[in-house]
Amino acid sequence: MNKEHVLHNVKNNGVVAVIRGKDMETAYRTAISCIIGGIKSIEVTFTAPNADKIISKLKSDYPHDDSLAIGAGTVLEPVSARIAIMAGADFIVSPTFNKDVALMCNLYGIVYMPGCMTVTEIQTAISYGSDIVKVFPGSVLGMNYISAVKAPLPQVNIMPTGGVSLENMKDWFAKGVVAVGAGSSLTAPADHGDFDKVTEIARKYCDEFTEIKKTKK
Ligand SMILES: O=C(O)C(=O)C[C@H](O)[C@H](O)COP(=O)(O)O
Repeated sequence: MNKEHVLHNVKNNGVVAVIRGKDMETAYRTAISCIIGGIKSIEVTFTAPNADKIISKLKSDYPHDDSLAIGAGTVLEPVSARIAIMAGADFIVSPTFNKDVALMCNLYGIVYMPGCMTVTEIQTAISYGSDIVKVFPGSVLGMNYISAVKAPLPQVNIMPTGGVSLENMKDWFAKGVVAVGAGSSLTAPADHGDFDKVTEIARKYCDEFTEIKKTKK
């Protein structure tokens, strides 16, 4: 899937599910539960054991679904980025910005969404070709941070992550973000094996994003 298509999918899907999981099986089942619930952007974090294998498996489970975007999260350095790209990752996410990861992603034409906390970091990320900047931790920076940054940098595409919930998702979009990253508010029931609940919450996230899209029109 080319970079433009991945970017389109991430924006069109609205919600990126951040998948951790204590073991490979839990992380994989959590990802599948989100997909069944309709969430089509999946970030498998590199804190999950065998994250690259989970990415490959998800890619081979859905070979013909070109609305899915399967990426890697918590990619801190270029070795992990290359491993994720070789596993088939459509995008790379990180809690930090790393210029070598940016260069690796540029080399292979992969979307890089680095975590940025300051306006200087955001400027650096854009300069290194990041098409979407992950504002992290969203809960610490707050929603007003988005509109404040977009005043001098209206061209920046922002995806807040950290503290996003079903309840506050529409407020983030009202501030002009292009997508949100949702972790614990979506996947916490998987920690005690309740994957059906993850699917139920995923459906609610998708319904909420459908409503948000209607109000944007
Ligand atoms: O490491 C990464 O790449 C991340 O995405 C960082 C965090 O895991 C998310 O910010 C999840 O935060 P919550 O939604 O508050 O659970």
